[in-house]
Parts: sequence; structure tokens; C-alpha cells
Amino acid sequence: MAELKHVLCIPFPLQGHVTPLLKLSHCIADHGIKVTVVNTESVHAQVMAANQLDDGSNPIDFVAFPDGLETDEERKDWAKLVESISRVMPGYLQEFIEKVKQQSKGNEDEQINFVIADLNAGWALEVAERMGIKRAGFWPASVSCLALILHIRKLIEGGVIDNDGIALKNDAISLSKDLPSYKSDDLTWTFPEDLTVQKVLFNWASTIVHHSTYSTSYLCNSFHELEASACGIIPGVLPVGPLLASTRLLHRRGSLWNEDSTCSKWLDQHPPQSVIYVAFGSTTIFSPEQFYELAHGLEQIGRPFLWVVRPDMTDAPVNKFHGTFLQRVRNHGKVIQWAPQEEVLAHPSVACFFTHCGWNSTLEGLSNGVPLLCRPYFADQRLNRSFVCDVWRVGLGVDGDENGVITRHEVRTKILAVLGSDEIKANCKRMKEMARKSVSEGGSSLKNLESFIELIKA
Ligand SMILES: O=c1ccn([C@@H]2O[C@H](COP(=O)(O)OP(=O)(O)O[C@H]3O[C@H](CO)[C@@H](O)[C@H](O)[C@H]3O)[C@@H](O)[C@H]2O)c(=O)[nH]1
Repeated sequence: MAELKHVLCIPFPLQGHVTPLLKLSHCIADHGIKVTVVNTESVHAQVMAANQLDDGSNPIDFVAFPDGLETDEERKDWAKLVESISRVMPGYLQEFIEKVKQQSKGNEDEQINFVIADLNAGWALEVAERMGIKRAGFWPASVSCLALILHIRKLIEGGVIDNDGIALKNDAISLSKDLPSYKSDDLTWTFPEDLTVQKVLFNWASTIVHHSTYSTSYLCNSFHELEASACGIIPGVLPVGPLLASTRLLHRRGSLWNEDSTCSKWLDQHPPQSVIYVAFGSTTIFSPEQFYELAHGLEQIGRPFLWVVRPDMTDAPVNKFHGTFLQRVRNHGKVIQWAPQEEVLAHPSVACFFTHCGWNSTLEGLSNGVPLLCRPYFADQRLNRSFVCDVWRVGLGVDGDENGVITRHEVRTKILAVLGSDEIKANCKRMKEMARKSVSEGGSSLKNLESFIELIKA
């Protein structure tokens, strides 16, 4: 079938951003539209290495541009990463769009006529506007988080935060009478552990506000029924989620690391709703003390657990620890470096999900009806935790003592509490049905996606 349009999708180069935009790219390609995904060279190499093609018929094209950095160490410094990509990538993007135009020799169907960019890589929207190309922002986190960021000016003017984003009072923050109020700790740029990092995060958020002006529509990985009031205060917001992997996405679904393929078999060996799945996304770091408390808590529960420990998750001497720990838990615990998370969460033997509350993990948990235990690390994760525990009531927080330090005792008691709560189970079931309905025939997110496809084709 001849492709009618050519869409360029540009994610921000982090796992939690690449995955959802890649899933959206597949949804668009399913409608007969040509899609090219632009990654940094470093992310591109990881995606290609970690995701083998099933049959060579991947429906999406990939291109890669340099990010202007030399080492992976530099890439871990977000301030550097954000500064570098927004300095060097706009030039590569413009060059690429012009090259495609020349190569297509006037064939309008081949030329790039739509750009979808993560608002965290919003410089791409600026390039698209300059080149007269239609465009939309993509937001990989919650609509409530986007609402907060887009109201930064109002919060400063209202004396709620200062010019560095620091909350001036401990009071609940209200953006609208219909929207659940935000706690001052839930401001997504708050990082009391390190005020320099907080400044970087706040500047980053302010850049998002600026870049949002280059688009009038924002595709969000959420669904209307989940965040109706937040959707109501952002004109142009288009929830199209939850963006979930399905069988067609077995090609290049976007993991940056190799998924451990032994999980399914291991899960098959356990009774329904018996396994505690523990994974904290791609960026969470645990201090050695917190890592050990978590490990001991899991061990003491004496129930089966599947725990993702990324090699860079802690400075604790993991190998030495693992030797004895794995020996002790060998009958019920499995530790891996990276999971096929969506498959794990969909497995009937999973009973609960101990998560950092990254938005993708939160949505994947909700969509599979799995109760959540929340240990947020930074950014939007505290806000997501508040929604999970206080608004939707589908999980419990593992909040630590007055200094935020978690103990093995708390890990154990909270897991047992979440497993024993009928209220949480009932809410999870309801949430799963709502999430699935939104992306089914006639559902709100599917309708939004279809009207967006019409916009591309127009
Ligand atoms: O072993 C694992 C662990 C995670 N994942 C996947 O990796 C993604 C992780 O995304 P997310 O849960 O959102 O966490 P982060 O990687 O931490 O994502 C960043 O981006 C998100 C979207 O903006 C934010 O909500 C987070 O706070 C931010 O840290 C999810 O799709 C998971 O399914 C795996 O496939 N295997």
C-alpha cells in the first residue's frame, strides 16, 4: 500500500521516553503512514542491540544523530545531555528533513509532513515550525504532571514557589477546584537531596513550558477517564494511552537493555498471584544501606520474588552480596538485570509490583490490575505515588522514617498489607477494566488516536 504521509518521531534519549513514543509510532504506522524514529546514536545502538527483529519486517524506519557528547559518563549528567542535544541536534534534524525533501524529488508523499516530538526534546518542534511542518508535542508522563509544569508561571506569580521552583509554603497546591491538589513535595522538579540537581530539573521544566508554545496539541500516554480533570485544564491535550506493547510490537519495542528471557518460565512455576515483582525503572539509584534493607525485607517475607537489579542501580558491592543473598533465597527469589516488564506484569502469577512509580511502570501496573508498592525516587514519581495511594487507591507507599529511610521491617509489612487488602484489589480490577476499555473499539484513547491520524492525513 502506498504511504500517504511521512511522520518523524523524536523521543528524548531516556528509556522511559523512548519506549512510549516508539509504541505510539507503531500505532501510527498501523494506519499505513510512514514513520521514521530519530534517536541519538547512543540510544539507537542500544535499541538495535537489545531488540532483535522477529522476521525482518519492522514497519518503522530508524535514523540516528550524534548527541554531541563523547562518553556514557557524560550522558548520565542530564544537564549536560539536555544542553548538548538541544545545541547540536536541531541542525542535524533540519539537514535530514531537507535531504529527504531533495531525495523525494517533489514526491510529496515521501516528504516529511508531520513531526511528533517529546516535549522534553521540544527544540524539534521549533525546527518543524521554522520549516513550516505540522507538528504535535508528545508527553510521556501524566497529564497532571504536564498541567503542573505548564502552570509554573502562575505558581510563581501566586507566591506558591520562588523563581528557583522552591515551594514557599507547605500548603496543598491547587491548580483548579476540580483537580486533586498537589502536595508541595510532589512538585516534579523537587530534589531536596541535591539543590543543584533541583535547579537543573526546574530549568528543564521551564524549557518545556517554552517549547510547548510551538505546538497546539499534546499527545499523552494517559487516558481521559484516569485524569479527566487535568485533561480539562490543558487545551489541546489528547490522551492516547495506555500505550502498551502487543504482539505486533515484538519488533524493536524499545528496551535499551537485553531483556532476561528466562522470566516467563520461572513465573510459570509459581501459583497465581504469588510473586512480588520488584523493579525501579531505568534511573533509580539506591544507596548501599537502602539496597541492603530492601534485600533483607524481600528475603524476610519468604514469598517468591522477581527483582530487577540493574548493574548501575547501587554502589553497593552487589556481586559479593549476591553470592550469599542468592544462596539464601535460592528457593524463592530470582534476581535479573532487566525484565520483559510488560510480559511479567501480565503474568497470572504476579501478585504485586514494587515500583519507583515512573509513569510507564505505573500505567503498566494499572493496565494489568496489579497492586502497587511505591518507592519514588525523583521527578514525577512522588506525584504518581500520591495518585496511586491517595486518589486511585491501588497501592501503598513505602515512605521510610522521618528521614525517608526505608527499613526491612517496613518493606515486609507494606508488602503484606498490600497483598492483604481487598479494597486495593477491587480498585485495581476496576482500573484495569477502565484502562483496557479506553484503547478498545469506541474507547476514548482510541477515538483520540483516530482523530489524530485524520489530522496527520489532512
Ligand atoms: O526491567 C525492566 C524495567 C523497566 N522496563 C521498562 O522500562 C520502562 C521504564 O519507564 P518508567 O517506568 O517510566 O521509568 P523510568 O525509566 O525511570 O522513566 C523516566 O521517564 C518517565 C516518563 O517521563 C518518568 O515518569 C520517570 O519518572 C522517569 O524516570 C517501562 O516501560 C518498563 O516496562 C523494562 O522493560 N524492564
